[in-house]
Amino acid sequence: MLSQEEVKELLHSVNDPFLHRTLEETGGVKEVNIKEEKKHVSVKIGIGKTNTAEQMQLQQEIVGILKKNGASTVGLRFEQLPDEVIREYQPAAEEEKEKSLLGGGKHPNFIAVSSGKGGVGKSTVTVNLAMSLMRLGKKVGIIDADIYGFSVPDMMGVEERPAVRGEKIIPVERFGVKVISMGFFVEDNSPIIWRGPMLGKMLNSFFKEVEWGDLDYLLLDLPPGTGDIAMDVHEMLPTCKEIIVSTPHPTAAFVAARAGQMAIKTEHEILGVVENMAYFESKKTGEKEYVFGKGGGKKLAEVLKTQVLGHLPLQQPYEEEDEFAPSVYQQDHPLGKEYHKIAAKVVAKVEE
Ligand SMILES: Nc1ncnc2c1ncn2[C@@H]1O[C@H](COP(=O)(O)OP(=O)(O)OP(=O)(O)O)[C@@H](O)[C@H]1O
Repeated sequence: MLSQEEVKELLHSVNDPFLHRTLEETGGVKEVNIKEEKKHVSVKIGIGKTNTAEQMQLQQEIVGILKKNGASTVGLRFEQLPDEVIREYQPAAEEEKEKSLLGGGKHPNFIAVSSGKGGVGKSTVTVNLAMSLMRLGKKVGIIDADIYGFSVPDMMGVEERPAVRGEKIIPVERFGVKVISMGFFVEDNSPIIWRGPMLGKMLNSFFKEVEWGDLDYLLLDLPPGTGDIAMDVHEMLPTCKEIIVSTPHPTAAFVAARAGQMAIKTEHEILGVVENMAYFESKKTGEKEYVFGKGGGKKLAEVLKTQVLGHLPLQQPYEEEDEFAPSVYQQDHPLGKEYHKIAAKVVAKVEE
């Protein structure tokens, strides 16, 4: 029959599924008790996160090992490891998880742009923030994952489809920013209900099968709201940071707060709030009119314990034609300047 020491020895090489360290390293083998006559082994195991599917798998693995080595019955209890142990190993574990998603290589800063509801300018902000980051010398990619409307290609004037080289998809490049949109791969008329369950899988292949090259920033235009999709992203990209877009109306801010609470719950850092359609500036008098109310962004930032990154004015419909797509603001355009400030704040926060 197994001795206490032998049981410990056997379990020491088992991996904690969250911390990606052996139970020996984490000190996860907490207690071992043996009842010789009944060949019963009971163990208490500490892991990074309890009550998950991974715990179930680990349970089977441990029972299997102990039975193979002579135990007739196994009693198994799990507990969460102390916070300081989790804190020590978790950041590295998260990075490893994301690295494996992107197949090694340098790993970009992920920023999810989200909003409580549709139509507040989330895609507009994503595209222009990407452009401003690029102008700051960063290598930038966008994943357009808003299944309710893939607006990024249109906003950037992308007409071509991505090329495929060998096993890899090559993102479309526009104004120096790499773009992949769910819309490239979905039939125009396929119902949203069908797109929903596909999203997780699609996102996964966007990371694994797209040749992003070396990126500094990968922005994700997420569907509005706090649904499963946002949850998927949070699970898949634990280091992903978040920007919340809202309008200045206090009710809109309230809705957006729920999207933000989700980020807080999953321990994602919120970089800040962008208040869009904040005011209308009269060209004649320069006077500002607060068409959609005032103060929503500030209130939202307070609730989410973060800062307001910028206030973007309401724009009149596009007038002049030039090399840029209608929703992409040039560097010297007043909105281009505002986005530049927002991008600079983002870089400062992310790379501090
Ligand atoms: N500051 C602004 N002034 C005027 N129009 C704007 C402004 N910001 C965005 N819009 C317009 O509002 C519409 C919705 O913007 P956008 O698609 O960026 O929002 P969204 O939140 O991503 O919406 P959806 O979730 O529906 O994709 C677009 O037609 C866009 O051009």
